[in-house]
Amino acid sequence: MVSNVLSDARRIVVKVGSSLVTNEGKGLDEVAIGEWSRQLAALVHGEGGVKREVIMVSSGAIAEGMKRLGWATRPGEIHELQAAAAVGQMGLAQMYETKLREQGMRSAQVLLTHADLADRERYLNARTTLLTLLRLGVVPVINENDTVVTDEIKFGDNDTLGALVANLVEADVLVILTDQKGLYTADPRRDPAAKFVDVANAGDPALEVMAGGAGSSIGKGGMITKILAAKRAAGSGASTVIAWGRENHVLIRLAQGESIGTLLVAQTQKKQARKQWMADHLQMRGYVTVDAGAAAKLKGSGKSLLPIGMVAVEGDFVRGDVIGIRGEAGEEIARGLANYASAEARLLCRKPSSEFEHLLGYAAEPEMVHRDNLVLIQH
Ligand SMILES: Nc1ncnc2c1ncn2[C@@H]1O[C@H](COP(=O)(O)OP(=O)(O)O)[C@@H](O)[C@H]1O
Ligand SMILES: N[C@@H](CCC(=O)OP(=O)(O)O)C(=O)O
Repeated sequence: MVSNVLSDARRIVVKVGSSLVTNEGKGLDEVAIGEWSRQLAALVHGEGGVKREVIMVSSGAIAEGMKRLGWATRPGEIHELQAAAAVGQMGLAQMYETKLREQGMRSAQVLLTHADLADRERYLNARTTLLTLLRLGVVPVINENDTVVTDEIKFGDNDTLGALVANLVEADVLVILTDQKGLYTADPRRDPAAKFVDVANAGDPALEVMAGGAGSSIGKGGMITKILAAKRAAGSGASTVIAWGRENHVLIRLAQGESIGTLLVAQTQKKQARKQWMADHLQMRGYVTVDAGAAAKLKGSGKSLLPIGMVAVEGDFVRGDVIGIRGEAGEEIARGLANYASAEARLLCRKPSSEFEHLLGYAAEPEMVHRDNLVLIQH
């Protein structure tokens, strides 16, 4: 089967997992990294007639750091993991730099945290820097900045990071290279009868049932984070391919339109960039709960959220923060920019706008979240 999703793609994000990068924890796989670098260079140089822009999102810092520190088992202590990541990232960056340079390519290390992408200004700076690097023909090599993050502010896994980077730069395709040929109907390590899935719609809930956790102690997310990453990337219109990283010429063949791995096609309409940024927040500073009437208005007719429909406010946020909007059953319906800080919002719950001036001491907007600053969340 020939697919034009990849052959038409001009901007591609490639994510490789720890088990591949470090050869199941044995140490940086120089041959594999050399091979991906060769293929990335060919794509950038326009082999096959089309020049592409490529970004590499590479895991492996912790696994490589553990090897360099002589640790056989993954430590439970977060600071030890962070120390391992700091040690391993040196090797990772050095290896990509060497291998890409051998191909006549310049590379750049970019380490991101969730907080970088949650802050609008830092998000825009990251975007501009990455787009500048692409324009200069440089291959950015991205990882999470593990040294400075704790569990609460982590992307958690590099599949999610790959999807967020795809959204950040509005990539056409996210390619996730892993240690399996793609998605199977069940974890093939556990179920020998599992069948291969060659194409599906990104965001199809049936896929989440098929996907299990990590198959080895090296990888972190397993297939479920890849499926969720595909759903997330689809928000900016990017389709995802999950393929085996050791498949011969995998990136080149995909770019030539060959059907390798599992293709998860983006069905969702591309969101306006600012709305995509809000949808991509992994942690919110706060939530408001709305009654059924307000929930129906938000979902059905794209109306603004008015305080009269709010029943509760959680968390601590200021005006301009991204907050989640939940229905009474606790499900997230939408996200948006708060017009009021949490303390003010608590005063305004269930109140008509005619009372705002009296309650707050000043006249302000009638909406808690204006519809222009609101994005519905698809489940
Ligand atoms: N439905 C599935 N199809 C394919 N692999 C699956 C599935 N469910 C779970 N897995 C497991 O997910 C693993 C890949 O995830 P992970 O170990 O995190 O790799 P990576 O380091 O590439 O991110 C596979 O080795 C496999 O055992
Ligand atoms: N930032 C971590 C990545 C952890 C991770 O998500 O790993 P993986 O599931 O193998 O992509 C590292 O470099 O070790």
